[in-house]
Amino acid sequence: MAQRLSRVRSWGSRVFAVECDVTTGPVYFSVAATPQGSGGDVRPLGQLFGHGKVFSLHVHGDDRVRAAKFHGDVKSRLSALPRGHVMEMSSFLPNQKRSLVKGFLMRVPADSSAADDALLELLREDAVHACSYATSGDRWWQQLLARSEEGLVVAERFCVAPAPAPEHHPSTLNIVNSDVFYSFRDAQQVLIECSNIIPESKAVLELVNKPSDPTVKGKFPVIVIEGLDATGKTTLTDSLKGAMGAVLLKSPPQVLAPFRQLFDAEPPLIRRAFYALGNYITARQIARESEKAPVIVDRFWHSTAAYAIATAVSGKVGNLPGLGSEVYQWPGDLLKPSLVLLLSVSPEERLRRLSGRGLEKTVEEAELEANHLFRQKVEEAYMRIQNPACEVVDASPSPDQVLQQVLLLIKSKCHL
Ligand SMILES: Nc1ncnc2c1ncn2[C@@H]1O[C@H](COP(=O)(O)OP(=O)(O)O)[C@@H](O)[C@H]1O
Ligand SMILES: Nc1ccn([C@H]2C[C@H](O)[C@@H](COP(=O)(O)OP(=O)(O)O)O2)c(=O)n1
Repeated sequence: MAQRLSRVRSWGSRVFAVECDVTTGPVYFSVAATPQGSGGDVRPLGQLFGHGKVFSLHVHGDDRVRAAKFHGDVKSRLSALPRGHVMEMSSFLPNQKRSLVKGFLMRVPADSSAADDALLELLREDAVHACSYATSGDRWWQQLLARSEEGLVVAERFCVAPAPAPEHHPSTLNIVNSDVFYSFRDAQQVLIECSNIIPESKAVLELVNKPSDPTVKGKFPVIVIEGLDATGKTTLTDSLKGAMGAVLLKSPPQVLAPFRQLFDAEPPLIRRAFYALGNYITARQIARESEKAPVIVDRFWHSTAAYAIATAVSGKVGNLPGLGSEVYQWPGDLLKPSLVLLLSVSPEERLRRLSGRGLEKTVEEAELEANHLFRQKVEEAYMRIQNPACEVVDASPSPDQVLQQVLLLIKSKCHL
């Protein structure tokens, strides 16, 4: 108990954000450090908390791999509760990097006992912080819960007050080294930490562990083709290969194909580290092949970063880190291509091509289709990545017209 309470002290200066409706943006509230609190206009919180019982849960922990896995586990357990409504909720120190702790806000009917039982069970884990919310007078209180022989008890309570939106959206605070990795070592470290719980990590590490100096490309140009699924990357890269006598590579590389499905099902920390490492394997292949011929690459670091950032940042495009943010910087130890082209088509044309192809989509691509906001965020993140930045290519004309347009662009940019 003493340990739990000592951890709570920092809770008092935190701001919480609840993503109740991604189109209107989160509701922010702070919990005051003093038991008296400052009150304030709590009507929006009344609307948020007002019906039934409300709980919040956050997963802390020094072991980031375990915390990431447990976060997913908590979500599925809460989602399974009858008559419950679960929303994303984050706790953070405004504009302070790495201060984000992800969690959930759960509302259940007042007569539900299943939620109490689930909380009691979850509180067996030291990493879980659970709170309930109660009103007295014109104040709302956040009540830190603990286990006792009688069941759930309130260990401490803090006054809740509305807080202004911070300058940086909370979901941007932990991107570096949790969603996007800026060096081989940082991505490798995640898979090392996973080795005990995901044995396949060892096989992946062995594939990337070979000594190499992959930052230097050969004398021939290296052209990366990027874009959302079904924008025509495969079609274009195939024809570029023929037209330029080029070698065609892709990221993730073929050697990682047997592991991809498994890592796709893991939490973002693990999944993104896997894709990041894939780029270093492809970089090694690029370095070797570009000594002999031009190289065309189907997806590379722009994809890794753009999808990761778009997934990490909830809500609207405006929540993305601003242009020039460190999150858009190319990793210092990763080979830089000569040219990166971003294929762009209208959402309607892309949907036509997707349905025409009729292939099974990755979960993320299915989500793209359903989620217009997500697609916009991926495209915007693609365009904010710097050094090298990508050149946007209108990929709506016929395949041959796109090819001719791209050949001209390559000729002028790569001085061929
Ligand atoms: N320029 C184009 N015009 C019309 N259809 C295209 C064009 N380029 C590709 N397609 C078609 O769109 C679908 C998706 O193309 P594909 O090259 O597989 O995209 P990606 O590799 O980006 O997922 C395919 O059915 C392909 O034949
Ligand atoms: N270099 C890469 C390539 C793909 N990814 C991730 C980003 C998305 O989650 C998926 C998209 O890949 P997918 O295979 O669906 O795309 P294509 O079908 O090749 O167009 O993979 C990545 O992170 N880094």
